[in-house]
Amino acid sequence: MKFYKYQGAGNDFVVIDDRSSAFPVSQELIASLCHRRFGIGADGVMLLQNASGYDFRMVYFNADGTEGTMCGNGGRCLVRFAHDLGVIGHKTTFIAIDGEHEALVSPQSISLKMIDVSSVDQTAAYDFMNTGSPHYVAYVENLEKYDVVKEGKAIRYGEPFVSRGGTNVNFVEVLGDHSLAVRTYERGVEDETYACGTGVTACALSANLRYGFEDFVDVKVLGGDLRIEFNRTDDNTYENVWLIGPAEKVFSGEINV
Ligand SMILES: N[C@@H](CCC[C@H](N)C(=O)O)C(=O)O
Repeated sequence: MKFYKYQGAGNDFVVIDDRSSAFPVSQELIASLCHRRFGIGADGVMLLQNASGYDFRMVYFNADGTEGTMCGNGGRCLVRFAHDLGVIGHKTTFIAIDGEHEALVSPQSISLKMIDVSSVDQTAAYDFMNTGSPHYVAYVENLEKYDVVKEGKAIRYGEPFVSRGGTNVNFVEVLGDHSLAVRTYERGVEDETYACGTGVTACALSANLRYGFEDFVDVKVLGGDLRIEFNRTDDNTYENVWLIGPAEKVFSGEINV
């Protein structure tokens, strides 16, 4: 079976054209494809499937083989894949685990419309919200030197999150007006990744609440640069939330299944 590898700001994925629904889904197979020593190596696997009423369906699995919730960078990569296959033109509407998404394709970037966010749990120490996946957002100093894996794991496996299915954990440093640096510990990868799209989206909305950044936020991640655009309504709902950044094919090959 043919596989492709795509990356978006360093968040990397094995991608399969599964319009025939022939991919033999199993946790062991997906985890072995994602293994960085014994497999292809990736933060997740995505299947592009047919979906009635939509251009395609996105099915996303984390690197540990579990089915994930929404993956923003994965969604952007799958849109690039659909465009490369000729399944879509420059605009698309597709369906994912968290509902319908629109996206726009350009040579340099893929813009993905994320779900509306109407509820943010705020404490003095952190913000927590669901941007398609659950995200904890905390502000730290000296992010470059921060122990993201140790601290992220403690939060992901600590209460109250562990008994609610866990969370992704984002650490943020404010770089300036409308500008953040973010590092993310990802649930399901159980490690720091180079970027997390639903994570930087949560950080941008949090920065609107805490720092008053309006309309857009630029985010530096380990694997590159992402932009989030949004509107906040009078009843404090975030809508027209767009995640924008590069997404490109890096390899293709054959897997034995
Ligand atoms: N690991 C996540 C979802 C994936 C997030 C992702 N990398 C992104 O870009 O949004 C989970 O299932 O919690």
